[in-house]
Amino acid sequence: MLYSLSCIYNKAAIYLSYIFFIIFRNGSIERLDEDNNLQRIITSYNEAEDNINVVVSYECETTEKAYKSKIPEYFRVRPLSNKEIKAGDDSVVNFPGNGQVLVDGIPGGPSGGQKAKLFSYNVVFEPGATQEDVLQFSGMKRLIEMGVEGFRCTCFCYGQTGSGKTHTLTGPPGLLGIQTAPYSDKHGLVFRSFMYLFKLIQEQPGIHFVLKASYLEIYNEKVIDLLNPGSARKPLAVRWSKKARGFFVENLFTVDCEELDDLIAVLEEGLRNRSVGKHNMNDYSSRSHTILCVHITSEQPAEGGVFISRSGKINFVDLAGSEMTKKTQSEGKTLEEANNINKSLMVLGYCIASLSDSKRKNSHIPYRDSKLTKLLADSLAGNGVTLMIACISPAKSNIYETINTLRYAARAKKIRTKPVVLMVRHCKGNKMCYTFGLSVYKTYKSIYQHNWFCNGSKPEREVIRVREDPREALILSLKREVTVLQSENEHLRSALNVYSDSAGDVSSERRLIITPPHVDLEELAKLEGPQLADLVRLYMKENEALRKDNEELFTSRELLQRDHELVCRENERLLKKLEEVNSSPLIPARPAFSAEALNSDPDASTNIWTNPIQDKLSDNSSSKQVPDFIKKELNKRQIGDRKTPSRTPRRYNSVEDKSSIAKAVRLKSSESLDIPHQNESSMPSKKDQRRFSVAKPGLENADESKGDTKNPELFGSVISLTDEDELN
Ligand SMILES: Nc1ncnc2c1ncn2[C@@H]1O[C@H](COP(=O)(O)OP(=O)(O)OP(=O)(O)O)[C@@H](O)[C@H]1O
Repeated sequence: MLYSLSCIYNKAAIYLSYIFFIIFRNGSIERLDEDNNLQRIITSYNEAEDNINVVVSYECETTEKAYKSKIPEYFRVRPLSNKEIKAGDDSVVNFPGNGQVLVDGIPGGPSGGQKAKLFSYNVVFEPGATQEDVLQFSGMKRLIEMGVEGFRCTCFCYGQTGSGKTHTLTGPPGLLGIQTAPYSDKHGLVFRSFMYLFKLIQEQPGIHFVLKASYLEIYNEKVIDLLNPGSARKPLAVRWSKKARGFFVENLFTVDCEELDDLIAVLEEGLRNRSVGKHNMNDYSSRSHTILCVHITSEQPAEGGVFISRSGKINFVDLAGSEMTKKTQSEGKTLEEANNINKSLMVLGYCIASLSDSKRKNSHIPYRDSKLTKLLADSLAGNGVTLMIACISPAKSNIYETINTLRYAARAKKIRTKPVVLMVRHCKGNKMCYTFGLSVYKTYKSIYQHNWFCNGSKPEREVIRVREDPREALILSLKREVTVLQSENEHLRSALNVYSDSAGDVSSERRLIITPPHVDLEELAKLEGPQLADLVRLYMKENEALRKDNEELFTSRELLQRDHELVCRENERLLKKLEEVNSSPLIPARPAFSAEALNSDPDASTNIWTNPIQDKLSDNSSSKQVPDFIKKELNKRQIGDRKTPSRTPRRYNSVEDKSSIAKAVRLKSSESLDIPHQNESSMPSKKDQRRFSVAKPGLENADESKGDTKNPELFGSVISLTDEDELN
C-alpha cells in the first residue's frame, strides 16, 4: 500500500516538475499591454544553474541522507511610485532576461560611477507583473500543495520599506473589507493562496481536512496575537517545545476555518489589528513583522481499515521593511519601531549569513537572539520548505537598499533545508490515533516520512525504508539535538570568555553533564528493548542538562552585554567631555602627574589627575567665578573613579526595561553631578544635563540609527558579499 502511494507521489512530483520546466524553459513571459505594446512581465531563472526539479522521495529520516531543498528566490520589482516620478527619480534596474537583474548608476568609485552589477535569481517579476502572475509563477501553488501533503511551508517577503512586500502578500492598503469587490485583481498572494487551497481540498473529497489559522505580529520584540489582541495588547511568550522540538507562541489564538470565508475573515481581522504607521517613504508602513499560519491536518483512509494522517502548515510572513531613519525621517515612536525592526532584521541577516556559508553552517546559529528568528528557525534551516520573495524599488534614490536586498537574496539562495513530512498510519477507534508530533514515535508501529528536495539534477527515486523500531529514530533525533545544543553551548562559552573571566566558573558546571556512551547505528539495531530505553533516558537527560546550561549562559551573556553597553555609553560620554575640556584654553591638554601626586595617598579620590586650576579656584571663595562647564567636568570626573556597580540579576528585554536602563544611566549621571556642598548656581544648566544624560525612551537608540544612516547596508549589513555572490 505504502509503495503504491509512494509511486503515485513520485509520478505526481515528476509531472509537476516537468510542468514547471516547460513554463520557464524560454526564460521569459510576455504579453500585450493596454497600448498593444509587447510587455515582458517575467524573466525566469537561469536553467543551467537553478532549475527546480521538484522531486519527491521517500525515505526514513533516520537514514540521514543528505537530500536538501534549496530556498528558491523570487524577485519583484515594483513600478516607480507617483512620488518618485514627480521627484524626477529614474529607474536604475534593468532586466536583461534569464532571471537576471542589472543595476546601474551606482554612485561612487574612482570615476564617479561604479560598474553596473548583475544578479541572477530563480524568477524576476518585472513592474508589469500582476498579482495573479505572482501566484502562478512564484512556486506558491506548489508550496500550497506541499502544505496539503503535510510539509511545513513558509513564504516570506522582505525588502526595504515601501518596496511592495505588503502589496505582494495582501494587496494595496484598505483593500480587504471592501464588500463591493471581494475578488478584486488587486488581491495579494495570501488571498489567492486561500482560494487555491480550498480548490485543492474540494478536489479531494475522500480525504478529511481540518484547517485552523493563527495570526501574530512581532512589534518592538513583543509577540501580539492579532486575532485576540485585547485592549492592552498583552504580549505572548515564545517558548521552546520539547515535544515539537521547536519554538512556539504560548496561548496563541487558533481559529477553526471550515469555509474560505473563515480564512478571509482571519486575514481581515489581522490586517485590521496590525501596527501600521506613516513615514516619509510609505503612508501605510508595516511597523511589525507578521506571521499568518494556516495549519492543515488531513486524514486519508487507506487499505485494511487504517488511516494515514498528515499535519502540514503554511506560514505567510510579511517582514517589516529595513529603514534608513534619516530617509524615513522617523522620530519618537516611529524611530523606536524602526530601531527594533532593523535590529531583528540584522539578527535574521546573521542567521542567513551563517546558514548560507558552508564553513559556518554547522556552527552556532543565533536564532535565539530575536523573536523573529526563533519563530522562523524551522523555516530557515529545519524540516520546512521555504520560498522567499524579495521586493525592490527601481528608483535611483533607493539604489543602496536595492543592492543590499539583492545581495541578501544571493545569500539566502544558498541555504538548504531538509523538508520532512510525518505521515502517521493508525486505526480509527484507537484514541492515540489523533496524536501528532514526536510522541507518535512511541505510539505507532511505523513512521513514514518523505523528503522533498530540489537538487538541480535528474529526478531520482528512493526505495522506501520503514524503520520498525521508533526508539532508534528517537535516539538519533536526540543525538542530533544534543550536537546542536553542544555547538550552541560552545559558542556561548567562547563568547562569554571574551566578555568575562567569570565564565570560567560556569564552565566547571558543565562537568556535571553526563554524556551517554557512543553507540554506532549497527550496534543500535542489536540493542534490546530495555537497553534502548536506558539510552533514550540518558540522551534525554543530557539534552535537558544542556538546555538548562544554555539558558543560564544566555542569561549571563545578556547581562554582560547590557553591562558592557552601559559602560561603553559612559566611556563615550566621558571621552567626549575630555575632548571638550582638553580643547579649552584654560586647561592643559594633558593631565600633569607631579612626583608628589604620584607619591600621594593612592586611595585619594583625585589620584588620577588634579586640575592645576582647581587649587587656584578653590582659593577663591566665590565659586561663581569658575566657568560652569569646567566645574561640571571636574564633578564628572568623580564618575570615572566610582566603582562599577555590582550586577543585579535582571534581564532588560522590553521597551520598559530599556527605559529603565536609560533611567539607571540618568540616575548615575545625576548622582555624579550631585556634589555635596555645592551651591545651586554652580550646578550644570538643564540644557547641559540633557546633553550628558541618555536619550529619552524611544530616542535612546538614536546613535544606532545614526550609525545606520552612515552604513546603508541595514538589511544586509552583516553580510559582506564575495565576488562569487554577484553572478557574472
Ligand atoms: N507591484 C506594485 N504595483 C503597484 N503598486 C505597488 C506595487 N508594490 C507596491 N506598490 C505600492 O507601493 C506602496 C508601498 O508598498 P507596501 O506598503 O506594500 O510596501 P512595504 O514593502 O510593505 O513597506 P513597509 O515595509 O514600510 O511596510 C503602496 O502604496 C503599494 O500599493
